[in-house]
This record gives sequence, C-alpha cells and structure tokens, in this order.
Amino acid sequence: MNKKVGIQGIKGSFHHLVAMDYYHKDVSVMEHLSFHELAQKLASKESDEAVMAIENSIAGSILPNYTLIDEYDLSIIGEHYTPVNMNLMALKGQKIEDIKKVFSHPMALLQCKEFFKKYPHIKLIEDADTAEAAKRISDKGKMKVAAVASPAAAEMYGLEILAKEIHTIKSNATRFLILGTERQKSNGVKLDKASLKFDLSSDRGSLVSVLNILRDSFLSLTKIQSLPIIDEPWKYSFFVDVIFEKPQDFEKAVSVLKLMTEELKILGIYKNNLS
Ligand SMILES: O=C(O)C(=O)C[C@]1(C(=O)O)C=C[C@@H](O)C=C1
Repeated sequence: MNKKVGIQGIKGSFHHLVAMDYYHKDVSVMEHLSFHELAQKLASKESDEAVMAIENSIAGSILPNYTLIDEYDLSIIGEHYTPVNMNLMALKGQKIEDIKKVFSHPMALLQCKEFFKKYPHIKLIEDADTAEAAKRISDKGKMKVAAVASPAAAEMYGLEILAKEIHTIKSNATRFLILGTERQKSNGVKLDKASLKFDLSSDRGSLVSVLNILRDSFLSLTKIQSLPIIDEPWKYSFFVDVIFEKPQDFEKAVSVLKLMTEELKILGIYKNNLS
C-alpha cells in the first residue's frame, strides 16, 4: 500500500508539488487545511509522513511550525528546497483592472507584496491554501475575484493566469521539511544534518558558549531561530540546524550541549539537501 503523506493544502498547492517531487508520485496525499491539522494527524499516525513548509526566502520563517514539531514530538526525516512561482489567476476573460479581491495563503501574499502595491484597488485576503482559493473561484464561478497560486493550480482548476511570476524576487524558494514520528534510519544514506532545540538562560555569554561548542566540534550552523517560551516571559528556546562531516562530531557536541542548555531535544537527523 502507498505511504500516506500529509500536506498543507489541496492538490495543486506547493506542498502537493513538493510531495510529488520528493516521493516521485509514489504516495497517497492526505490534504489538510491547516498546519495544526497536518501535525495532529501525523502524531496520531493517521498519516505516515508529512511535508511541512518551514521557511521562504522572501517571507521568512513560519514560526508556529517550529512549535508544532516540538509539541507533537514529530521527527524531521528530510528536507526539500524548491523554487516557488506565484501567479495571479481568475476565471477566463477578465483583466487585472476587473479584480476586486485576491485570496491566497498568507505566506504567498507576503511573497507578492511589491506586485500588489501597483494595484491599490485590490483587497488582499488571507486564506487556508493557494490551490484551495483557486478551486473555490472555479467551483463557485466567482467573477472579479482572483487567487495567487501555482501554474499547476491554474491548470487543474481551469483558471486563466492574469499575471505570471508575481513574487518580489525571481529566485523565490521555500524550504520544506519531511516529517515522521520516528527517527530517520540511515539505510546507507549519509545523514549529515541535524535540527536541535534547547532553552537558554539569559546569563551573560550563554549563547556564545553554545556556538563555540558547535565550532569546536566542527559543526556548521545553517540556521538559528529563537522563539519565546510562553510561560516564562523573556526566556527563549533556540532551534538550530547544523551540518557535519562525521556523526561522531555531532554526538560529541550533543553530549556537551546537554550539560550547558536546558531541555535539549534532537528534532531530527537527516540528509542535507541544500547544495
Ligand atoms: O498554499 C500553498 O500552496 C502552500 O503549500 C503553503 C505555502 C507555505 O506555507 O509557505 C507553501 C509554499 C509557498 O511558500 C507558499 C505557501
């Protein structure tokens, strides 16, 4: 039986395109209209794995997703970087000047902020998913309304592209995480990246001491993200991604970090896909 893979959004969404690419179409996708539902269904094993966007090169990190991975004890088992091509689409026979409202996922709207500055008459409305917004326009036959979504969504739901590649910077890309409920097995593949989470006190030098351990253990930091600990105002959790040559270097760093930080958690060890 095909693996069940959770995605945020419906067919034609960027998550769907990534799932098709990453798993070579060999999966049954489970559509979810929120990241929370995606995490919940994976944690309760209704899906086997899931694809979750974590950061876009224009719009930045999707911060609540760090909390979902941590709270639902999900494991990062892979990553996938993909170019993201945003397009304005509507029912056939209209011009941009006819459009009054545009629906899309908030991350997608952020990626197209510059484009919409030229059309102040258009009201931007945040929606659950790019492709779902496109499908709704098509199903309900809505005129004067458009969606921002992928060219695949325009094709699937029979909409016309009024403006193509409307994202602010041409090299727009999103990093997606591949999630499971158990630690990734190596199966002969070199696992050379890890994601960690820990809490730090505000003592002088606490963060720099951690960074020094990473450097001394030959780990390269590719991302650091802090998030507030909600029941301890002004205290922070740190989420870091590191890449390494030798697993022993990573294990050594973890054993030292356990002593220097609070609540150290390995969120996943997986293959680095950033070239
Ligand atoms: O709405 C979609 O199509 C999605 O897959 C969501 C999402 C996101 O969450 O960032 C995925 C990639 C793009 O960066 C924009 C939107």
